[in-house]
Amino acid sequence: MSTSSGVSFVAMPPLGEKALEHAYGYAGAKSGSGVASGSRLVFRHFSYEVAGKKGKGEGKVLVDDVSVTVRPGELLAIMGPSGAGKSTLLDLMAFRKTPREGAVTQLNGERLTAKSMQRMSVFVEQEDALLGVLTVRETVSYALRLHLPLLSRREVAERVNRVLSALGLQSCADQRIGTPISRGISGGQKRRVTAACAMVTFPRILLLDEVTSGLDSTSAYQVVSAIRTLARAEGMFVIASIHQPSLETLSTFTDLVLLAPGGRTCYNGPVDGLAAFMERWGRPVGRFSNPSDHAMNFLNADFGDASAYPGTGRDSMGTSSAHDASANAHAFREFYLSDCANTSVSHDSASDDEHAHTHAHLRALSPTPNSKMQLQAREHGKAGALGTLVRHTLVLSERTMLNYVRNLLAYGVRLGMYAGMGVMLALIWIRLGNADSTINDRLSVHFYSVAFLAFMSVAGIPSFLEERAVYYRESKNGLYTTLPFVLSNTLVNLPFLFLCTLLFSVICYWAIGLHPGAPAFFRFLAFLYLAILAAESQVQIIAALIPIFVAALAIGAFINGFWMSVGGYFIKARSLPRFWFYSFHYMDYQRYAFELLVNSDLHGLSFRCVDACTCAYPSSTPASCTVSGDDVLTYLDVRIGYGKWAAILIAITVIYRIGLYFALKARSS
Ligand SMILES: Nc1ncnc2c1ncn2[C@@H]1O[C@H](COP(=O)(O)OP(=O)(O)OP(=O)(O)O)[C@@H](O)[C@H]1O
Repeated sequence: MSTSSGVSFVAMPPLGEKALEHAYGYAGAKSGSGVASGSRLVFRHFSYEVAGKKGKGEGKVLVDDVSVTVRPGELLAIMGPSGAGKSTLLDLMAFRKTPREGAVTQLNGERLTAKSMQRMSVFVEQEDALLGVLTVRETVSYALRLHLPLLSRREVAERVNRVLSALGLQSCADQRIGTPISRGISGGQKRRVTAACAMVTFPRILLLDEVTSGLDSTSAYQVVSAIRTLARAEGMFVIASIHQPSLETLSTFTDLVLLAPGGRTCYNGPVDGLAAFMERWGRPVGRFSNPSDHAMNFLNADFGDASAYPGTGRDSMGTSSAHDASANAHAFREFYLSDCANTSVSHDSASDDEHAHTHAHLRALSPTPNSKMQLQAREHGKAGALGTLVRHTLVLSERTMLNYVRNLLAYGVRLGMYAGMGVMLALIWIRLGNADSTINDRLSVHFYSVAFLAFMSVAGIPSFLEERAVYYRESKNGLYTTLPFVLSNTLVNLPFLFLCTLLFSVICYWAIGLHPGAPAFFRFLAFLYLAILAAESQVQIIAALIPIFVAALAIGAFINGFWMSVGGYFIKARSLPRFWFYSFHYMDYQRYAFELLVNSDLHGLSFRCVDACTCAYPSSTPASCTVSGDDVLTYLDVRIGYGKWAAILIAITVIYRIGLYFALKARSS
């Protein structure tokens, strides 16, 4: 096939159709194989509107009664100017937004629900949510292993290699994605990795939002070609929003929907029918023009009159304006509507009769053996719900652990920070001794340890936000649910936070001269660890609800500051205003940790009263010129049971973890 500009569509090296078929390993994969004729995925009457601000104007229509029909093995392109509503339309199709009443989604005549759509489809979003320290191969492998946890390592490797070859990612397969401190693969390669994560699961419906953004025209063509090969072999329904496709890329698509601002359909038909359509409208495509670029010149209302644009076939001597441009988009739409009335170019109008006719046949269509839904169902049948949960948790834990180990910026720096704080305490509070004048210094060591270590849990927000973004991409595509994510996050956090606490404690405990003996040291370590666990869980809830680093940081800092204020250190607990004492003081994890540390340290110690036998705290043995640690505890009103207080801290952490589960769930809905 050749274009008017003489460019060959099929001779694009190095990954031609044959190479792609080879890469995917489909024996005899050719146009239409695995495709049941007559099958249809239908989206009808999709409209979406956002309400205006209270009392300030009307709502804004983002998608206006769009209907499209997709056949298996074929690719539908959605084009339109920036802000025309392409992403919104894809969101509606994926059930991520709720359309206005009257919208219908049907596959083979059967109405689809949000759940069935999630099981059958994969959505490739505009943003690439990837873990920066993983290599390309690891990223795609984990996506497949999460999708099909029972697949053998060899099968995973084979399948991943095929998809990497198909998307031209073999050369960077063992390169890392990239973090702020180490440059990894390019933006275009990241796009392809995101597409690979979706394609490796072999979905029945593939929704792609600007999958070729950031790619050069050759890469864009090859990515879309790879998708087409897979779509044909698997009978997959593919809908992709796309900007500025080259002629080759455009010709890879079967059908095209053009949207004008406001989500209004201005063309809905075969890609190769667009040039004829423009001709009918009286704006023929120039000899060297790309039909989609030509059509888009009339739709963009942001940059003035399209008729001033070279190659549109019209001259403009006047001043271009947004008003003229908007009039062009309007005229385009008007012509489309009148053209639909006269011809059967629109799928929507064409499909009405066919729809009823094919309904009976379509029910007979069986999913292809590789389809996401079927493979998942087979896996689920083998493993059971509990088995699937365990396997997902294990794979996610493995990936998170790898992320922690490699992520020097997020975790190495954090570990170093806890060590640094240990050194600081060790050097400033060095060898406190047993004079009564040092009792307050000891109290401040315990307060500082709990409050500051807990406070610094905000340092975990950036890395949690990265994991959270990956979690949303994967869970929305049905790879796993919230529970294994929370469980794996907890499992990997436990040893990491223990390491942080251990490092801090070993460095400063003996240097300060806290309560002697190994049991006291292990109590210090254990109680501090429980406090850090609670702090980490609390900050993750905040980041789950408010995924903006600066906002989560500010709120996390504020809440920890609040717990410090009501913990009983700055103001004795009994002196707190009643409301704070009977409410938040009892919920304050820092309070329990502080009291545990103080009790463990002071209980059993005796302090010399150095100032002419006048003790810093009321002594029960003034004659001996000493004050006991227990006298101090009595004065401070710190009466605790180790087991009870530790159990409360564990309970707070468990409640926070449950809170994290619901926070993640709440945000995903
Ligand atoms: N919640 C919302 N409230 C108000 N306006 C919104 C909302 N969501 C999206 N919009 C607006 O709707 C329009 C369509 O957005 P959408 O992201 O679907 O466009 P798009 O065609 O995908 O654009 P692009 O090509 O730039 O990604 C934009 O003008 C956007 O600002």
